Amino acid sequence: MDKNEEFENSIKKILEHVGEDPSREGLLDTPSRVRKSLEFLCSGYKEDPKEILQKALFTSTNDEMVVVKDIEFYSQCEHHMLPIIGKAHVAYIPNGKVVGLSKIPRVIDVFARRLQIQEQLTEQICDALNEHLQPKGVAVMIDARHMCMEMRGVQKIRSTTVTSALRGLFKSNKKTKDEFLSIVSSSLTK
Ligand SMILES: Nc1nc2c(ncn2[C@@H]2O[C@H](COP(=O)(O)OP(=O)(O)OP(=O)(O)O)[C@@H](O)[C@H]2O)c(=O)[nH]1
Ligand SMILES: [Zn+2]
Repeated sequence: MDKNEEFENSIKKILEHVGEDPSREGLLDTPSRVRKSLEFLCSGYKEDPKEILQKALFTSTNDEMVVVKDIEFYSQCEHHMLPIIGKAHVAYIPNGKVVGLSKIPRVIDVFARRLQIQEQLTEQICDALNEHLQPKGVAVMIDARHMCMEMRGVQKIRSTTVTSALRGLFKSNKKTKDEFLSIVSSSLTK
């Protein structure tokens, strides 16, 4: 049995466990669709943020805060494998180098397309930018909805969770941190 077949057989078993008949017409292709869908949603394990960031580093004398905000993402919680739907806001202060803007959402997706908890997702994005861009500071804020808290469990619909990670000047300098917070606060879910 090859890996895909093994994967799809596990999905068939899950269908049986939830009370379905995997041999009924509407479900015949479901194991293969679920496999491909999960492979996409978890494709971040095969990606390296260093490779993404190092492809697009440009020399710049600008040393003012760069903010990319309202970056939408989808992830899945590692406890229930249910969607986490949110927005990330990222800021950094260049230190001789800036990064291609599109690479920031790409790095977010590398970590979002893994099984996650929001706090770690926030840390991992922040640490990757800090390590490979070596800025004077970096800040990440994430505002997200957890379907495991809405569709099941405590069932608190539209509750949101806000997390942040701060490095360098964003941590040590209150003015820098406040500037970041004032720029992103208008984007937080009301
Ligand atoms: N800190 C954190 N917790 C999360 C995240 N996503 C889901 N959780 C929580 O993980 C916890 C898992 O708790 P358990 O008691 O083991 O699981 P459970 O019985 O399904 O919990 P309930 O959701 O309360 O029904 C729950 O409180 C979830 O709300 C996340 O990104 N960060
Ligand atoms: Zn969960």
